[in-house]
Amino acid sequence: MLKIGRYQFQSRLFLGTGKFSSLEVQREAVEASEADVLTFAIRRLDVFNPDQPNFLEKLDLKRFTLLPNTAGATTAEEAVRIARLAKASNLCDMIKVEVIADPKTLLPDPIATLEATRILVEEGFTVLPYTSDDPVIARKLWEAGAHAIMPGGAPIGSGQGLLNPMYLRYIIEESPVPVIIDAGIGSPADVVQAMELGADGVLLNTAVSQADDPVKMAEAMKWAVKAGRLGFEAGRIPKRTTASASSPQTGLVK
Ligand SMILES: CC(=O)[C@@H](O)[C@H](O)COP(=O)(O)O
Repeated sequence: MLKIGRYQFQSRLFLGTGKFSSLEVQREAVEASEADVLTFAIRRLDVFNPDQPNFLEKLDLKRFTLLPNTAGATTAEEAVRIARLAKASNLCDMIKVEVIADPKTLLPDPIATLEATRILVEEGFTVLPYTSDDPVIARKLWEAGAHAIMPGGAPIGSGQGLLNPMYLRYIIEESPVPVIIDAGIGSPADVVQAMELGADGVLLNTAVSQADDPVKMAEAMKWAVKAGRLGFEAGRIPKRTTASASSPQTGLVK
């Protein structure tokens, strides 16, 4: 069971809802993923007119916890304003803070992210900031009261996997709040790696929505999260530089 603030989730897979070829494919992929948490950009919804056609309309939203995100914000003020809008429309008090600093890398602005996190924690939101893989800024975010930390594996949409597993491990080992690896995941193998590092969950979008078969990939990601988590809990063997026979060497018939 994954706990973030006052929320509890069975699934450790958080799924983004954008970039699907059709709303039907999106619905089937969401089903196949068995994700509990769906994220979406507030700016893409007319939040005060839920009856208007929108890109979540095929989903039975009552079955999921919605994690609105502040995508599109480039300053702390904008992120805070978008988060307040989400709360005012009764979507959810949980917010993924995303303040993008640079259009080429889509890397987050660490200072603005920290500022927005402080304000939103103070206002009673459950705050999940998207951050880089820098352990120092990750620490500042949980010190500021973030309820989970979401370091990127690689730039959003790049499918590069985990570019800096060592830094991600530092973040995971030190953080007193859940760590969800968010962005840059390309394949189930990347998910397994993240979960085996000890991540509490992963958030991904492009790897599923742009796969040749998004529904199959969503299911593969579901199993990858489970396999990686089980492997982490089971504890892997240490790597050796020498061979070690699998059969016991004692009691052999001569
Ligand atoms: C949907 C969302 O929140 C993205 O901003 C997120 O970071 C996912 O990134 P990928 O598309 O690389 O999985």
